[in-house]
Amino acid sequence: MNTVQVAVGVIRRADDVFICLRSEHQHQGGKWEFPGGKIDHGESVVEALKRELQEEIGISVIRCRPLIEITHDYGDKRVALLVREVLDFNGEPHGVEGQQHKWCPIDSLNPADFPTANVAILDALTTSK
Ligand SMILES: Nc1nc2c([nH]c(=O)n2[C@@H]2O[C@H](COP(=O)(O)OP(=O)(O)OP(=O)(O)O)[C@@H](O)[C@H]2O)c(=O)[nH]1
Ligand SMILES: [Mg+2]
Repeated sequence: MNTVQVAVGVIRRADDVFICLRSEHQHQGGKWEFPGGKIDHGESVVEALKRELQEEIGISVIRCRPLIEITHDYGDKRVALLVREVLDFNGEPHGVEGQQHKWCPIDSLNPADFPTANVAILDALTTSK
Protein backbone atom coordinates (compact mmCIF):
# COMPACT_ATOMS: atom_id res chain seq x y z
CA MET A 1 0.00 0.00 0.00
CA ASN A 2 1.44 3.40 -0.88
CA THR A 3 1.51 6.15 1.71
CA VAL A 4 -0.59 9.28 1.15
CA GLN A 5 1.44 12.40 2.02
CA VAL A 6 -0.68 14.99 3.81
CA ALA A 7 0.11 18.60 4.75
CA VAL A 8 -1.63 19.53 8.02
CA GLY A 9 -1.81 22.96 9.68
CA VAL A 10 -2.08 23.67 13.40
CA ILE A 11 -3.27 27.22 13.98
CA ARG A 12 -2.98 28.48 17.54
CA ARG A 13 -4.39 31.61 19.05
CA ALA A 14 -3.31 31.91 22.70
CA ASP A 15 -4.51 28.64 24.27
CA ASP A 16 -6.92 27.70 21.44
CA VAL A 17 -6.46 25.79 18.19
CA PHE A 18 -8.61 25.94 15.06
CA ILE A 19 -10.24 22.63 14.09
CA CYS A 20 -12.80 21.47 11.50
CA LEU A 21 -15.29 18.61 11.33
CA ARG A 22 -14.68 16.06 8.57
CA SER A 23 -17.80 15.33 6.56
CA GLU A 24 -19.34 11.86 6.80
CA HIS A 25 -18.38 10.86 3.24
CA GLN A 26 -14.67 11.54 3.79
CA HIS A 27 -12.09 9.09 5.15
CA GLN A 28 -12.37 9.30 8.98
CA GLY A 29 -15.67 11.15 8.50
CA GLY A 30 -17.33 12.64 11.56
CA LYS A 31 -13.98 13.20 13.29
CA TRP A 32 -12.46 16.61 14.00
CA GLU A 33 -9.27 17.47 12.15
CA PHE A 34 -6.63 20.07 11.68
CA PRO A 35 -7.20 21.55 8.23
CA GLY A 36 -5.02 20.29 5.39
CA GLY A 37 -4.93 17.76 2.61
CA LYS A 38 -3.02 15.63 0.18
CA ILE A 39 0.23 16.90 -1.26
CA ASP A 40 0.06 16.98 -5.06
CA HIS A 41 2.80 15.52 -7.22
CA GLY A 42 5.73 17.94 -7.40
CA GLU A 43 4.44 20.14 -4.57
CA SER A 44 6.44 20.89 -1.41
CA VAL A 45 4.82 20.47 2.01
CA VAL A 46 4.59 24.23 2.47
CA GLU A 47 3.12 24.76 -1.02
CA ALA A 48 0.48 22.12 -0.31
CA LEU A 49 -0.26 23.59 3.13
CA LYS A 50 -0.74 27.07 1.64
CA ARG A 51 -3.05 25.75 -1.09
CA GLU A 52 -5.12 23.55 1.23
CA LEU A 53 -5.57 26.21 3.92
CA GLN A 54 -6.61 28.73 1.28
CA GLU A 55 -9.11 26.25 -0.24
CA GLU A 56 -10.53 24.89 3.04
CA ILE A 57 -10.43 27.78 5.52
CA GLY A 58 -9.69 30.87 3.43
CA ILE A 59 -6.41 32.00 4.96
CA SER A 60 -3.04 32.85 3.40
CA VAL A 61 -0.22 31.26 5.35
CA ILE A 62 2.70 33.65 5.78
CA ARG A 63 4.96 31.70 8.13
CA CYS A 64 4.99 28.17 9.51
CA ARG A 65 7.36 25.73 11.19
CA PRO A 66 7.53 21.94 11.49
CA LEU A 67 5.67 20.58 14.53
CA ILE A 68 5.66 16.81 14.04
CA GLU A 69 5.57 14.11 11.35
CA ILE A 70 3.45 11.00 11.84
CA THR A 71 3.06 7.86 9.77
CA HIS A 72 -0.07 5.85 10.48
CA ASP A 73 -1.68 2.78 8.95
CA TYR A 74 -5.51 2.82 9.15
CA GLY A 75 -5.74 -0.58 7.48
CA ASP A 76 -7.68 0.84 4.52
CA LYS A 77 -5.16 3.64 4.01
CA ARG A 78 -1.65 4.59 5.13
CA VAL A 79 -0.92 8.28 5.72
CA ALA A 80 2.08 10.44 6.50
CA LEU A 81 0.93 13.60 8.26
CA LEU A 82 3.46 16.39 7.82
CA VAL A 83 2.26 18.78 10.49
CA ARG A 84 3.22 22.44 10.44
CA GLU A 85 2.41 25.03 13.07
CA VAL A 86 1.10 28.16 11.34
CA LEU A 87 2.75 31.16 12.98
CA ASP A 88 1.41 33.97 10.84
CA PHE A 89 -1.40 34.27 8.30
CA ASN A 90 -3.75 36.70 6.56
CA GLY A 91 -7.51 36.36 6.78
CA GLU A 92 -9.84 34.85 9.35
CA PRO A 93 -10.15 31.04 9.35
CA HIS A 94 -13.66 29.84 8.47
CA GLY A 95 -15.34 26.85 6.81
CA VAL A 96 -15.05 27.67 3.09
CA GLU A 97 -16.55 24.29 2.17
CA GLY A 98 -19.40 24.69 4.66
CA GLN A 99 -17.73 22.43 7.23
CA GLN A 100 -18.26 22.97 10.96
CA HIS A 101 -15.27 24.61 12.60
CA LYS A 102 -14.28 26.05 15.96
CA TRP A 103 -11.52 27.41 18.13
CA CYS A 104 -11.03 24.89 20.92
CA PRO A 105 -8.90 25.20 24.06
CA ILE A 106 -5.91 22.84 23.80
CA ASP A 107 -6.75 21.55 27.30
CA SER A 108 -10.21 20.44 26.10
CA LEU A 109 -9.13 18.49 22.99
CA ASN A 110 -10.37 14.91 23.28
CA PRO A 111 -8.25 12.36 21.35
CA ALA A 112 -11.37 10.24 20.75
CA ASP A 113 -12.85 13.06 18.61
CA PHE A 114 -9.89 12.91 16.17
CA PRO A 115 -8.51 10.32 13.75
CA THR A 116 -6.19 7.93 15.62
CA ALA A 117 -3.07 9.33 13.94
CA ASN A 118 -3.76 12.68 15.59
CA VAL A 119 -3.04 11.48 19.13
CA ALA A 120 0.65 12.32 18.63
CA ILE A 121 -0.28 15.83 17.46
CA LEU A 122 -2.37 16.43 20.57
CA ASP A 123 0.52 15.15 22.72
CA ALA A 124 2.95 17.49 20.94
CA LEU A 125 0.60 20.43 21.52
CA THR A 126 0.09 19.72 25.19
CA THR A 127 3.80 19.34 25.86
CA SER A 128 4.79 22.45 23.85
CA LYS A 129 2.18 24.60 25.56
N1 LIG B 1 -6.59 17.18 6.92
C1 LIG B 1 -6.36 16.26 7.82
N2 LIG B 1 -6.25 14.95 7.42
C2 LIG B 1 -6.01 14.04 8.38
C3 LIG B 1 -5.86 14.40 9.76
N3 LIG B 1 -5.62 13.26 10.47
C4 LIG B 1 -5.64 12.22 9.59
O1 LIG B 1 -5.46 11.04 9.87
N4 LIG B 1 -5.88 12.69 8.31
C5 LIG B 1 -5.99 11.85 7.12
O2 LIG B 1 -5.24 12.39 6.06
C6 LIG B 1 -5.81 11.99 4.80
C7 LIG B 1 -5.85 13.12 3.79
O3 LIG B 1 -6.51 14.27 4.28
P1 LIG B 1 -7.74 15.00 3.53
O4 LIG B 1 -8.89 14.05 3.40
O5 LIG B 1 -7.97 16.27 4.26
O6 LIG B 1 -7.19 15.31 2.09
P2 LIG B 1 -7.84 16.35 1.04
O7 LIG B 1 -8.19 17.63 1.71
O8 LIG B 1 -6.85 16.39 -0.12
O9 LIG B 1 -9.21 15.61 0.70
P3 LIG B 1 -10.12 15.36 -0.54
O10 LIG B 1 -9.60 14.10 -1.16
O11 LIG B 1 -11.47 15.12 0.10
O12 LIG B 1 -10.06 16.55 -1.43
C8 LIG B 1 -7.19 11.44 5.12
O13 LIG B 1 -7.12 10.04 4.96
C9 LIG B 1 -7.41 11.79 6.58
O14 LIG B 1 -8.16 10.80 7.22
C10 LIG B 1 -5.97 15.76 10.15
O15 LIG B 1 -5.84 16.16 11.31
N5 LIG B 1 -6.22 16.65 9.14
MG1 LIG C 1 -8.62 18.19 3.64
